[in-house]
Amino acid sequence: MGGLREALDAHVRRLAGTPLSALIAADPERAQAFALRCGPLYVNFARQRYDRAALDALFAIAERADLAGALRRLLEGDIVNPTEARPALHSALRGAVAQSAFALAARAQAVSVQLRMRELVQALAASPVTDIVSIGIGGSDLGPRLVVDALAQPQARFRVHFLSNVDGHAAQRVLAGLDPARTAAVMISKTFTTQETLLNGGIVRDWLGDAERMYAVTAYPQRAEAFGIAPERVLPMWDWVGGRYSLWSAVGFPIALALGMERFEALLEGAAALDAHALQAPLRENLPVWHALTAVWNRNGLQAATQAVLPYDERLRLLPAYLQQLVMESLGKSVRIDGASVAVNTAPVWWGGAGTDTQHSFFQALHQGTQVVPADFIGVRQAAHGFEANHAALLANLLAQTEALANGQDSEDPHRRYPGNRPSTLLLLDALTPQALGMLIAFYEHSVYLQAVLWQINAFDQFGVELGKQLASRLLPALQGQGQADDPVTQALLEVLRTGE
Ligand SMILES: O=P(O)(O)OC[C@H]1O[C@](O)(CO)[C@@H](O)[C@@H]1O
Repeated sequence: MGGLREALDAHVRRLAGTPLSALIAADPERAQAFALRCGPLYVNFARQRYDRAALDALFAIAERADLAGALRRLLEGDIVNPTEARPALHSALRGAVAQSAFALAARAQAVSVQLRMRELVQALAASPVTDIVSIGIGGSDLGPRLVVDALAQPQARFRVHFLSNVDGHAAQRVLAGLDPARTAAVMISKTFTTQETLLNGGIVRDWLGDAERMYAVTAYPQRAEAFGIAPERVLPMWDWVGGRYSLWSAVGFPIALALGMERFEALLEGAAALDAHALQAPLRENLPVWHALTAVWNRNGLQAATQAVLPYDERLRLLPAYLQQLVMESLGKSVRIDGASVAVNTAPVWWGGAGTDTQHSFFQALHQGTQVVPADFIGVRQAAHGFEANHAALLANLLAQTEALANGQDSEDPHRRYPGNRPSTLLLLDALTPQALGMLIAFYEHSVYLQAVLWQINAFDQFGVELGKQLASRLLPALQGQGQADDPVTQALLEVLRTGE
């Protein structure tokens, strides 16, 4: 967007000498005025380093970039992925929020696959199978892994295990302790060409003895059938679903197995409610819009190179890994849609981990390090356990950290001084239900898309991951003793790997 940096710079300069604590003191209504709610999701931006005038400038940028129109185009199925000439209709997997013919047709396809998923879940539930191995990587793994880890109950009908890494130790660990007679496997791969998934699928097929209890989810059913998986056990997906936006499709089959179909549908409902909010709420009351503008303020105004995500809930410990792919595969671009180089920095490095563990590892750097790291803190008001003292302690720590980062504390001893002025957003869920988790994930999806719109980049391609894959397949024969590497350093390293010298 033309002039993005200029529009922010005037406010960054104006606010340079005003710490966050002073911004808050000067605006007594701020804690309420900078907060929004959508159903079970409450988000408070009061501890970001902007004031109302800077926010006005940010919302003017949102108007100029037509973020409302961009959301409508996304949800209606316009070609928002022009480098691959595709829409990105993940919203159609969870509801019929947009009424365009394309979105409604996509919705009909999604509903018919959900019916097939339900039947397959029921058939498996009536079988002796107790364990499921879900084989996939990236977008075909991280979403289901997050949701299952967050919401699966110990008494669930199936135990679901995830196998992603091509490192054979991963397969060794996952299969150890499982009984092939009581295990089924699901290969999830949009392309069904992904090296890791094909190799791991082969290991599991051999371990099971045949492909009789193997299922597949893919946009290329014929490839799964060539692998030996019968058509009645292959669930389709479509090129209008991006891998990292796909947990709502049949990619969520492991979720439906772990949680039951009803709770999978509740996850979809929560996401659909956020879709409706994104589409209908005015910009100033629109959660993903506000979050995306904050991200741009921190990246292009404050020049923050990284962004932390800190769930204060053990069940959300995999959220940082999930968001790393969502954000950095979507926004890690330096070329705009029109082919020109971007004029401003795009995605910061996203990283994080679950509190309170992380307080005892990297929080020192957040409080006193030289880099300002904006953070999203995520809490859940009601716990699903009876250990009340623990939950109170967890929430007290969550509040304490956001306050300490914002306000700091002075000291005559420079070693004991906390500079403060470190921005954070607080996200609170009423309870970690499937609906609330669906809403939280959809909130981040839309924020990421809107950041891409503001930066004029494509959120839905990922050509950057291809070169390494191509080189790896060229080097594989050389590693196995056939041929040589073209690059002299790689050739020398191949020798070290082959001979140890
Ligand atoms: O589902 P597939 O085709 O196996 O791809 C897996 C992942 O690989 C990538 O293409 C690159 O890491 C991701 O975008 C995708 O989620």
